[in-house]
Amino acid sequence: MASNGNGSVANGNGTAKNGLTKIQTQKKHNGICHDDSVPTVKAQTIDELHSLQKKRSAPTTPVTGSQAPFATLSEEERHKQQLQSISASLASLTRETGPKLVKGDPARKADTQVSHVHHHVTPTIAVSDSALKFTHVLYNLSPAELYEQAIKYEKGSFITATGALATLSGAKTGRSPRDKRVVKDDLTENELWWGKGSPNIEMDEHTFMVNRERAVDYLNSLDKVFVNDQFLNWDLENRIKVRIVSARAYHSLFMHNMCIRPTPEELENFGTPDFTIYNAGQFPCNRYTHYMTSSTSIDLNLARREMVILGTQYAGEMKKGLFSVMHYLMPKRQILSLHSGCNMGKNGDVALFFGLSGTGKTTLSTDHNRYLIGDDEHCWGENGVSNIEGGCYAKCIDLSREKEPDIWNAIRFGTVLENVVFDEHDRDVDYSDKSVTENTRAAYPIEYIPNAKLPCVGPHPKNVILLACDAFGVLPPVSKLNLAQTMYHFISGYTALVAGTEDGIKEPQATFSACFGAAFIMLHPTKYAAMLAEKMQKHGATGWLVNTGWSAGSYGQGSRIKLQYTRKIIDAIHSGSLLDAEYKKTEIFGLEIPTEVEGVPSEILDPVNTWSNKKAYKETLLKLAGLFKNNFETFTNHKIGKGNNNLTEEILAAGPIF
Ligand SMILES: Nc1ncnc2c1ncn2[C@@H]1O[C@H](COP(=O)(O)OP(=O)(O)O)[C@@H](O)[C@H]1O
Ligand SMILES: C=C(OP(=O)(O)O)C(=O)O
Ligand SMILES: [Ca+2]
Ligand SMILES: [Mn+2]
Repeated sequence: MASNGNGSVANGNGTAKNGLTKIQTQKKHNGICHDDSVPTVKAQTIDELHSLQKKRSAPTTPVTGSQAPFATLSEEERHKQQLQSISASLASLTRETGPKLVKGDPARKADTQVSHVHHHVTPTIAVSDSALKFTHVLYNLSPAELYEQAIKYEKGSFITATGALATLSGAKTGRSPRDKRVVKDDLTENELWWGKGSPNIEMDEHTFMVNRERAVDYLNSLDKVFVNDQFLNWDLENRIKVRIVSARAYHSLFMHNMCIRPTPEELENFGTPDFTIYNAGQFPCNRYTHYMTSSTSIDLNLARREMVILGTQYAGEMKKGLFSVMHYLMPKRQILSLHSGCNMGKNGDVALFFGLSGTGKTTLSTDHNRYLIGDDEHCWGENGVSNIEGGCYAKCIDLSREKEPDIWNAIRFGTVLENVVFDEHDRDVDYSDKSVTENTRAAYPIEYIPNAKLPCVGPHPKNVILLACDAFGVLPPVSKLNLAQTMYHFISGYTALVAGTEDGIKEPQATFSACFGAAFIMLHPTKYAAMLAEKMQKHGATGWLVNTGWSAGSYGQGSRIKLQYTRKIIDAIHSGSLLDAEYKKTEIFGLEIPTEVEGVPSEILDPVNTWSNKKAYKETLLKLAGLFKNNFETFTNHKIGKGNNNLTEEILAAGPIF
């Protein structure tokens, strides 16, 4: 008999000395003493016991007769087709055919008994050792399974106090726009925007294939790869099927959160993807390869509908890479792709929030009083707007529960937290810590925001808000724009980088990024601008310029406009009250600014009031105006839209005059 916690010993059949009920022992069978009264488990071994833990998932919707083609296939047949499709994706194009694939975790012995498929896409040229090994495919794993994979196998992966998966993206903690290349072929040479200001740095088809083979070889050399089959675009008629092949559970969970998650039935019907990403981010590109200027290369081939990632593990590269693809595919269908957040009021009024990184798209579209349609990538078509994605990607630096409660609460089980710092023991995240990077991020499914609009579609926008984080502190907190001004500022795409983020930057640096997303657009900016003008005109949308940056002096002297004030300004735009306010015109930029906004101190509405040194204000204003003018020169020879040239002239006249 063992002693209990109090040191008292229960006697055989009697009452414990300290008054606890007596311990019941079973009757003896064959002289063996059983220590419990319930029947023993059915399992004969520990492995069998563990296998009892897991039961098969049931389909979420009943499979109905002949309408569902997959219903006629046996489960085995479906799995075989899936593996064949993945095998074709991973096939080396220079040697043997598709790799030998098995489904499941190599750590689980039973999985390896599943027979492989050998998919014939090209004739066998030569057989190498790589043809002899198996690559395990971890196909559309659930967040729980991906957590286990990440924690077991990826250094730097931890569960935070609120249940998020904290992970590291490695040496790259942001995008690498200078390493993004696009294959220039007969078609894209004429279709895409090339040259000065364009994000499309050219590469040839052959170099793409060299990098593709490098990525595929790397992925096939691993014991296992993750495969995500998902959708983009909530507009069902313009939905794109994407496949992401990656080496890290982190990447798979990120895309699980960011793309639209198929139902089990949609997945069984998935077929061939429209676009495939090969993410071999841990593996560098080869500097001896033509065009390669660093060990990072993000390569887009529109003809092959493929993207290859080498030398960067920053997950945002995948989502923004697919966004580029949408910026090519959608305008071909007369649908405008937008680098904007989007939300909708209770009365169905939709607002778009355009802006460069860090200007407030995610923060301001996530509004407790409105339905969130999406935080970053949308389409505007015949029937209204649709989100391209199924998740949000919020900046976390200095995140606070009070100021951004919905984002705060979305950081829980299932959410990927990139590059944050947390307490070693209690795993509380310190959102103010920039030790790894200033660009800390959270990626979560959109339904983690309580008032997400599902499906993520809405009617035509009523307000088009252009966000600029002006670190010079001279743009007004809000201005109402006419159509020509909206186009001028949309094409300019102004925001500012602040001192301190990069060595050597002593004063704010203006960045102009056409369409508030030059890094992602594929066609000339005027193509998108013309579509935006046409849609805004047709649906009577109002344009606004909102400065979420500095006030009362430039960065260093002034301070960032309080989020609370920006929210009040946005509220007044949504409610329609700002449309009816009293306005006055600013000098130089000619912006219409309201004299009053509810909940905002009136004196800050005209930035000149907030600067104590009026001379410095004027100089800074002129300086920024000069930068705008300089930047716009690239566009002066471009016509906006078809037919009449009036809009073009109006747009040119809508910039600063000095
Ligand atoms: N006045 C303001 N308006 C909007 N965001 C602000 C403001 N002041 C501070 N911020 C902070 O700036 C950041 C905006 O980032 P985010 O919304 O993720 O930008 P984007 O989605 O456009 O990349 C957030 O961290 C937010 O808390
Ligand atoms: C992920 C990004 O988007 P944003 O900063 O606009 O949220 C990015 O630009 O890398
Ligand atoms: Ca961005
Ligand atoms: Mn964002």
